[in-house]
Formats: sequence, C-alpha cells, structure tokens
Amino acid sequence: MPGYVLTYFPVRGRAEPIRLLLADQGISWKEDEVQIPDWFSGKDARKKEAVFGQLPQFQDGDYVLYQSNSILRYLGNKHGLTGANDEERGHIDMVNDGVEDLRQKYGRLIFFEYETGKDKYLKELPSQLDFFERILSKNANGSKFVVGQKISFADYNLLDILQCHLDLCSKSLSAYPLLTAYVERLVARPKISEYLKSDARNKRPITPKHKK
Ligand SMILES: N[C@@H](CCC(=O)N[C@@H](CSC(=S)NCCc1ccccc1)C(=O)NCC(=O)O)C(=O)O
Repeated sequence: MPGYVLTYFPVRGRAEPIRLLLADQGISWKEDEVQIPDWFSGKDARKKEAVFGQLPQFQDGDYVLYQSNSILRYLGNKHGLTGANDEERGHIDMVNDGVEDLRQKYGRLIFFEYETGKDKYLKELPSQLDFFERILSKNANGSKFVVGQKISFADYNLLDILQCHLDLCSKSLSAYPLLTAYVERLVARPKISEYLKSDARNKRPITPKHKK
C-alpha cells in the first residue's frame, strides 16, 4: 500500500506545517523534491498537471490533493486533529484562516518588500500577534492549544509561522508570554523535537530567498 507522498520544493515554505503534523503524529511520508528551475523551465512537466499550477501536492495512495491548507485539513480529518465537535472545528478553521492571513503578509515581505519593508513590518507585527496571544489566552489561559484540549492541524500551521517570525527577528515574540510558552511547549514534543533536529529539516531553507 503506497503511503503518503509530499511533493514540494527543497524549502520549508508552505509544506512545513504538513511535515510538522506528520512528524508529530508519528506518520511516515515520502518527500518528492522538485527543483525550482526544473519546475519553471518546464523540464519537470508536473506544473501543467497541478490543479492550480502550484505545489505542495499531497498523495494518499491514488488520492491527490493540492492547496496546503486543504492538505492540513484532510490530514486533520483523517487523524483526529479537527477538534471535539462542530464548534471547535469551526474555531480551528477560523484560526487556520488567520494563520493564512499572516502567512500571506509574511510572504509579501519576504518576496517583495524585504529590503525596504522589514522595519515597518516588524513595527506593525504586534497588531497581528496580539490576535494569536488573545486566542491562546481564551483557551485554558494559553496552557494548551489554539482550540480545545487536543492539538489540531491549525497548531502546526501557527507553530510554523511563529518560527518563521522568530527567524525573521529572534525577539518577535518577546512581548508575548503565551505565544512564547506555546512555541516552547510544541517544539519540546518528542517527535517534533526529533524532527527539528533532523538533517531533512535543517537542510531546507525557509524559502528560496533564505540562504542556508
Ligand atoms: N494557496 C496555495 C499556494 C501555493 C503556492 O504559492 N505554491 C508556490 C510555492 S509556496 C511558496 S513559499 N511560494 C513563494 C516562494 C517560492 C516560489 C517558487 C518555488 C518555491 C517557493 C509555488 O508552487 N510556486 C511555483 C509556481 O507558482 O509555479 C497553497 O496554499 O498551497
């Protein structure tokens, strides 16, 4: 039975929350690495087959899925990571959509405004992080996960984008005790800790713009 296959570029990017979920859940997967020049030059013909012409792609046997957030939600549904009831599921989706909003802001900075916009971005970042600190504060005083008693697919997405911001500025969470403790708690989970130390994780830059 073929297992899970994740097709993406040799970067963390939009595939990293998926990798964190799989690693933390003890689920093995195959990395199908696409070289960026081959993708854009057409040497790798898969761009024409991709539903939206982009990656990541996720394969579960013969089942093929694109869109990183859809892949996260699919794995959440399959592996019990979508909350305890409809209300929690709705809030998990809401938080994941909020993470997507922040990821798009982060991507715009990295790919289009880095030289001129970093200071302004960091100055305005608290207005975004305030939302997530408050979300954590409303669930068990921030001592657990974004929603409910169990980890959900949105937690892996939030962890990744927070780590991206810690890479951008190591002090970006210093005014956020709940977010700081949340990241520390999640990265200390044995399987996430093991993955974060792995060559597979550390050979990949966050984006093609980051130099290893
Ligand atoms: N909504 C989609 C967005 C997918 C996406 O943007 N994929 C990018 C990669 S994700 C990312 S971090 N993009 C920005 C930087 C980048 C560009 C090219 C390759 C790798 C990274 C991609 O496939 N670019 C190549 C292309 O469009 O032909 C999703 O969430 O999966």
